[in-house]
Amino acid sequence: MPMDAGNNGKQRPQDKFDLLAKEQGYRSRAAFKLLQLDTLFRLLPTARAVLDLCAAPGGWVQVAVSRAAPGPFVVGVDLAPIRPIRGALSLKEDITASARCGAAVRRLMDSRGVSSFEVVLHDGVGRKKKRGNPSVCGGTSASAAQEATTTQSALVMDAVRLATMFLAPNGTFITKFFRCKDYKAIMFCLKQVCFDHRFLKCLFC
Ligand SMILES: C[S@@+](CC[C@H](N)C(=O)[O-])C[C@H]1O[C@@H](n2cnc3c(N)ncnc32)[C@H](O)[C@@H]1O
Repeated sequence: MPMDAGNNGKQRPQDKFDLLAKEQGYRSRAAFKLLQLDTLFRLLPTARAVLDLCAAPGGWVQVAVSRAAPGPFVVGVDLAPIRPIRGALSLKEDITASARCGAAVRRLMDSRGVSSFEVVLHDGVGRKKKRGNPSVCGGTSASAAQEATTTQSALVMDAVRLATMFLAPNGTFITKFFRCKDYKAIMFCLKQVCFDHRFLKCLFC
């Protein structure tokens, strides 16, 4: 399955997942990544609480609401506002500010009597500070690629930090990142965090 390509501000041509998303009412083509993962691993149907980090515009949140256990508690967090999705709550927070973001998530959990999330999702793409364009590793210049790699790696680690705060025992953490020079280091860290859990590696290309 094609992944969003790093476009460094340039328009990416529409593909079949863009068209399918429109047709099926998903806010993003990214929804199909989570649908495929869930079809493979059946992670959502038993989840009563799902936290989606870097969730805007909300494709994964839509999938979580529709596939999780009945009456789920689904929270989407993003720097950008997420248009309301029936059955989900959203927070406009920066996941790199883990203390502040974590406190906001905790307040929502407390207000609903929820103690942990069975599934924590992360689908972040770093933002270049100057222009605010999404960027991922594989940019057009060596320095752009380096900057994007660093941003992506840091964002994955921020998501891991939040996941370790809120994940239920035997819960599932799903993250997306592109192959880059930090790939092995990120995989190593993830394996340490998941040392007593099944470690699932999925590649979509
Ligand atoms: C690929 S999009 C997520 C798409 C989403 N999974 C969906 O299905 O619609 C990446 C998102 O990461 C968000 N993001 C990037 N850095 C962030 C940060 N530090 N804190 C919160 N969200 C961030 C961006 O605002 C963007 O909405």
